[in-house]
Amino acid sequence: MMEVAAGHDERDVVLRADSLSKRFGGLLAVQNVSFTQYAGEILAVIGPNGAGKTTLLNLLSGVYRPTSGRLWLLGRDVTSDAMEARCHAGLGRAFQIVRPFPEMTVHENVTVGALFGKHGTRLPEAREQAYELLERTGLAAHADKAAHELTLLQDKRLEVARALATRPQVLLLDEVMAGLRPAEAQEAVALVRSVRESGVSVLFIEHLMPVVRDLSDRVVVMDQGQVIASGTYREVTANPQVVSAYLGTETELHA
Ligand SMILES: Nc1ncnc2c1ncn2[C@@H]1O[C@H](COP(=O)(O)OP(=O)(O)OP(=O)(O)O)[C@@H](O)[C@H]1O
Repeated sequence: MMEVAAGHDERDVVLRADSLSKRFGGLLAVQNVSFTQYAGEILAVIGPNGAGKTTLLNLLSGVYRPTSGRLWLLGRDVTSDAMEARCHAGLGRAFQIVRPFPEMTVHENVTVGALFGKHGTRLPEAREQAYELLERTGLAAHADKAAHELTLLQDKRLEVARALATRPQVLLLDEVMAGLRPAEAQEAVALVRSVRESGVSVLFIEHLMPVVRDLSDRVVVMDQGQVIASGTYREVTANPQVVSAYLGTETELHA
């Protein structure tokens, strides 16, 4: 077992990656990545283009099996579990590419998430939960609209609502702020904070540094498949190795 950080208890660990690697042919897209996420934490994964962030998220959610390494979710080894099993075990994911069922209503889309997330949820119960989630995510007024009628920000809210409908303890967010205007991104930041306040730990990938600064408790920085730094936003953005990894990229490191 890996170490537990000062001030934390082993029982607080929600997600633990131990030396995860993923090889695509000759390329090690993710190489020996280890990190621990504690309950209630908002953890950001950042890094320049091609650093391996999306591949890591796909390893966490079960889209890919790792070439080597192990993953624990809430104390349980889920390394060889499929996506659906991880979802039932408490892992939810909202996708970068927003993919609701476009012809179904907003409410129906969230109901599907509620039915999928937990064995034995009956339709009336799922429908009720879906209404509650639409309230929480600010979509109640749009419940009966077809999903394709939503704006981009509303789509992102729907994606978060659908992921929450599976009742996760850890929520994975893949660049949910992409394409939002700054004011909208602030609204999305508030939504993610409220998700955490409801007791869900959040792990997110993000390119927008102001969002990382405002939202994260801790940041894991990847470059060329490896973790090169981790710590608070202030710590990692002052780290010379991180600064040099971002040099010459389009991302402004200091938000
Ligand atoms: N399915 C795949 N097959 C082969 N190579 C892949 C595959 N997926 C990703 N890669 C490669 O793995 C490396 C890491 O890619 P990944 O998309 O994980 O990085 P990223 O940090 O998410 O990048 P970005 O910020 O641009 O989305 C890249 O070199 C990419 O080309």
